[in-house]
Amino acid sequence: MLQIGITGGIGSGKSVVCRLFQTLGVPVYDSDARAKWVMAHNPQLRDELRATFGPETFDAQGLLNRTYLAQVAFPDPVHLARLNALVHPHVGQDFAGWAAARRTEGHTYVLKEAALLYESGAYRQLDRIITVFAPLEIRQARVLRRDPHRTPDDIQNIMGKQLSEEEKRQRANYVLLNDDQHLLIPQVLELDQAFCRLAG
Ligand SMILES: CC(C)(COP(=O)(O)OP(=O)(O)OC[C@H]1O[C@@H](n2cnc3c(N)ncnc32)[C@H](O)[C@@H]1O)[C@@H](O)C(=O)NCCC(=O)NCCS
Ligand SMILES: Nc1ncnc2c1ncn2[C@@H]1O[C@H](COP(=O)(O)OP(=O)(O)OP(=O)(O)O)[C@@H](O)[C@H]1O
Repeated sequence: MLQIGITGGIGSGKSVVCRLFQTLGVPVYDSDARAKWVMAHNPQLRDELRATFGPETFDAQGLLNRTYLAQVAFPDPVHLARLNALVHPHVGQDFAGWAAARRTEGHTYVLKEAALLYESGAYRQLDRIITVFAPLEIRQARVLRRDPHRTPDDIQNIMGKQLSEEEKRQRANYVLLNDDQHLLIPQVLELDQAFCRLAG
C-alpha cells in the first residue's frame, strides 16, 4: 500500500482536494484534525501542554482552547517550536497505527494531509508527495472567507511559519494547481490513475 502525502500552505485547498480523493474511496488521514484529537485525548500530551503553555490551554470543560493556543504559539517561534516538538511525534505514531489498519483493509494507497509535511519531517515516511498550489492572494481571500475570526495579519503570520510555496513545489513529486484557472477533478483523476499504476 502506497502512502502519499498531500501538503500546501494555509488556504491552498488541501482539504477540498482530499474530499475529491475520498469520493474515489481513498482513505485520507487529516493531520490537523488528528493533532487536535491527540492533544485533547492523550493524557501525557495534555499534561505536557498544560505544563508548557499554562492552565488556559484547556477550558473549564477540559476542551483544548484553540484560540488561546493559536494566540500564544503562532506569533512566537520558540513557543511554536515547543508545540510542534510536543505534538508531531504523537501524530506520527497515530498515523502509523491508522495506516496499518488501512493496509489490512486492502487499499491500494492512502493520503496523509498535512500543512507541515516537510517542516515536521513526516515526508520521510511517505512514498510520494503532492503539493496543492494556489497564489497567495487567493489563499488569503479563501481563508478570510472560511475563518472570519482571522485577520489578514494572522494569516500572513501563519504563512511565515510555513515553508515557502516555491520550495514545496520544488520538492514535491506532483503539483496540483488550485488557482481558479485549472479544473481540480481531472487533476485528481490523473493522480489517482498514476498512483494505481505505481502500486502495480
Ligand atoms: C495552534 C492550534 C491549536 C490553532 O488551532 P486553529 O483551529 O486556530 O487553527 P488551525 O489548526 O485550523 O490552523 C490554521 C492554519 O495554521 C496551520 N498550522 C497549524 N499548526 C501549525 C504549525 N504548527 N505551524 C505552522 N502552521 C500551522 C494549519 O495548517 C492551518 O493552515 C492548532 O493549529 C495546532 O494545534 N497546531 C499544532 C499542531 C500542528 O502542527 N498541526 C499541523 C500539522 S500536524
Ligand atoms: N477551487 C476552489 N474554489 C472555491 N473555493 C475553494 C477552492 N479550493 C478551496 N476553496 C475554499 O477555500 C478554503 C480553503 O480551502 P481548504 O480548507 O481546502 O484549504 P487547506 O489547504 O486545507 O487549508 P488549511 O491549511 O488552512 O487547513 C475553504 O473554505 C474551501 O472551501
